[in-house]
Amino acid sequence: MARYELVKRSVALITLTNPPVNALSSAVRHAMAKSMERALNDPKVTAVVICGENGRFCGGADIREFAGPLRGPPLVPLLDAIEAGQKPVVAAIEGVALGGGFELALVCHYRIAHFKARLGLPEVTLGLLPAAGGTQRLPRLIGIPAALEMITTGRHLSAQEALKLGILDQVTEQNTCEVAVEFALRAVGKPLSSRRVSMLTTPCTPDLDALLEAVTMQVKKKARGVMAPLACIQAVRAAATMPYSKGIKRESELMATLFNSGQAQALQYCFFAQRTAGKWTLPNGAQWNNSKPREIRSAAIIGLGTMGRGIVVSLARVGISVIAVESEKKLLETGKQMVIGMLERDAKRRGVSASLNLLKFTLSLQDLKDVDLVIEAVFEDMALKKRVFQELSKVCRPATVLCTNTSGLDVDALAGVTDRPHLVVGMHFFSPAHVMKLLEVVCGPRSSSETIATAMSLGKRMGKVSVAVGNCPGFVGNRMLKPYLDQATFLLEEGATPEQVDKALEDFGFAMGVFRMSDLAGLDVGWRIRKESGLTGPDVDPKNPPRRRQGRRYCPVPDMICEQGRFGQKTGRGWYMYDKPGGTNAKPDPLIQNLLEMYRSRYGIQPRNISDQEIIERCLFALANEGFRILEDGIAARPEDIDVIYLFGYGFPRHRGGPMFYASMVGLERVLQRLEHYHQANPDVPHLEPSPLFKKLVACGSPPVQKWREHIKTMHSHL
Ligand SMILES: CCCCCC/C=C/CC(=O)SCCNC(=O)CCNC(=O)[C@H](O)C(C)(C)COP(=O)(O)OP(=O)(O)OC[C@H]1O[C@@H](n2cnc3c(N)ncnc32)[C@H](O)[C@@H]1OP(=O)(O)O
Repeated sequence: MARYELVKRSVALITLTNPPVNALSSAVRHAMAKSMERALNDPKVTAVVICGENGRFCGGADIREFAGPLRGPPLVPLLDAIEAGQKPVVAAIEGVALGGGFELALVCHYRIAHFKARLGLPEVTLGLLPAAGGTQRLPRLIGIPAALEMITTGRHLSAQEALKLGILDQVTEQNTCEVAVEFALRAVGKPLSSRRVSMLTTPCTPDLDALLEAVTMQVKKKARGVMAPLACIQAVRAAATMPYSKGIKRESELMATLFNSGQAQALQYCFFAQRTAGKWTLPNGAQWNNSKPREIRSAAIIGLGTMGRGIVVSLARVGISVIAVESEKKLLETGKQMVIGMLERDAKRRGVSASLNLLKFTLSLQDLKDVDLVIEAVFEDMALKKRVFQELSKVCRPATVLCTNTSGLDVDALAGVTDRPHLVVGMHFFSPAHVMKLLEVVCGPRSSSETIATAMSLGKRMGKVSVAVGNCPGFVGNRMLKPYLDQATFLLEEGATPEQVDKALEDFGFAMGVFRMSDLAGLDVGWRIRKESGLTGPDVDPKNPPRRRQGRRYCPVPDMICEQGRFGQKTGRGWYMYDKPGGTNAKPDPLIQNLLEMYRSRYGIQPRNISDQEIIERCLFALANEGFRILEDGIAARPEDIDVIYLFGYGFPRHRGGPMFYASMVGLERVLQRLEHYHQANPDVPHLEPSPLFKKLVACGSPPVQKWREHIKTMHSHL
């Protein structure tokens, strides 16, 4: 857990050995304490260097330990003892120094880092604050404004930036430990008092209150209802206004309130869920660590609409040659100009040169015969997509992987028209594809494990959070959207307004309420899908009772809005009104209020006052209930996958953990009761009927979300 060596006869080299990130587990803390004691007591030792094994200094506290009672030596006294020691201690930072790892570096008397190292205090992203003295030492070292920015955002700094800020004493391109040992030898005998950061005076900040107020407003706007950044600000204020001994107590009090909060639990769950989601597994035993992906050097994108353009950019910026195909010259030229502009802006932002030489634009599918992989991103029309896949079958070499970017159509039906169904897979990007992190990899029943591995690995290479899902209408994300949207529109019928529903969801933490989000996405998309499914349009049997379709409750208000040409932001009118087509500033529209009033009176609906609690329960419990059905149907392998999809694709607030984690935090029994209550009131809304898996979990005593998988195992899987 920590290796102790004597080097150059007088330097104690202490190496943290806890792969993969040398987290400060209780065993590491124990070993560190022993090693430091040995170094400080050994008269041969004149200086100490602390480093981490395998090129990683330290990834911070062991987050897994936060779930149980804290064991082993506490970190704060250990760090205080290092700082107070009479021998110079040098941190040799390679890879990462994060959280508690960064705080460890702060108590060392000198800090030397490799030029590729990254440093930061990401505790805020886990619902915590840096509670091993970080909020008190960092402001003393670099001043309040810079410390506040680092602590409230959790941003990782490059070694160069850390050097400029005065966090590091030296950055090296050589062997960091060797440089640190030489540095330590030179430091022997020099006074240490000015090197003890806790003893420094925090640099005076003019207009401290105004600065803190401005940052408070900023974090409240960015992360509504999130506690940790506000606690961070209070802790940093203590560094500015209190002596270290009092500030450290304040830090600890604030940490205690955060530590056991639901928000910290949710954010830590998200950290691990995101990592679990990449570990796909199929019932036949194929999984992420035993399936080799194909190497992808070249790819083709068919269709240069919004999605296609974003996908081209995502591929080209990671060094993949891309052939982009359109059906008409004008569309090709427009798409080309857009892609070039996007790539140039992206490269400028990242300070690199745009990889335009990787791009080729063509009108002919014949140009695709040698590519490794194709992603079809044409209009969402099954007949058109089938034609494209048939053509690709003829043109591409037999080993080319064929992917579809459909957002919900049957991937297996597309595989069926090709000569290589095992090489067909869905790659469902989210718009804008070069920005959004989520990628649903849709595994058809005939997709081979190599094909799935290739799509998952390509997603990772593009910086996406990739989740393997099964093949059903809408897959995971869009399938769950239906009950969520239905509940929102039913609430309008019953008396709510779009603004009220959106406000309740935004107060819950969503970046955008359901109606603002629909306006952004475009209302015509759903309208077309409803027409195709026979829910609206001329094919609907006029004998259908009003507000019922296919034997279920149906709200036609979204169709009425589309019939008026209100397709959302792009037409300047939707659930809200905007200054102009393409405008983003949503204002309540009196015409929508009138429409709702007339609608209710036409159907004799007495509007009632609807509470925010009812809005949240109906929208989010219906969402989670569909999540249970998805688990039951084997469309997602585990609740973490569903949560990751909602966090990265649908703006679900991270501090709530995702719909499945949220349901478990509310308490499955309570959610079940509420769903039963709402289903009784709406027996013609099947989405409100609790799923059998949900009931089973409650009957088993509502196990924590990480254990649900044990109850799903026996069920059929579509993965
Ligand atoms: C009252 C209490 C007082 C406490 C006082 C001290 C408090 C200290 C607070 C902290 O230090 S909180 C932790 C702060 N650190 C972080 O947030 C860093 C988290 N890790 C990362 O950002 C990344 O993992 C990385 C270090 C940048 C490495 O990224 P990379 O992409 O290379 O690998 P990953 O896939 O992310 O991780 C590999 C593997 O390691 C696990 N892991 C990473 N960090 C930790 C950690 N701090 N604790 C436990 N486990 C960690 C990760 O889950 C992966 O595991 P897997 O099983 O292989 O999926």
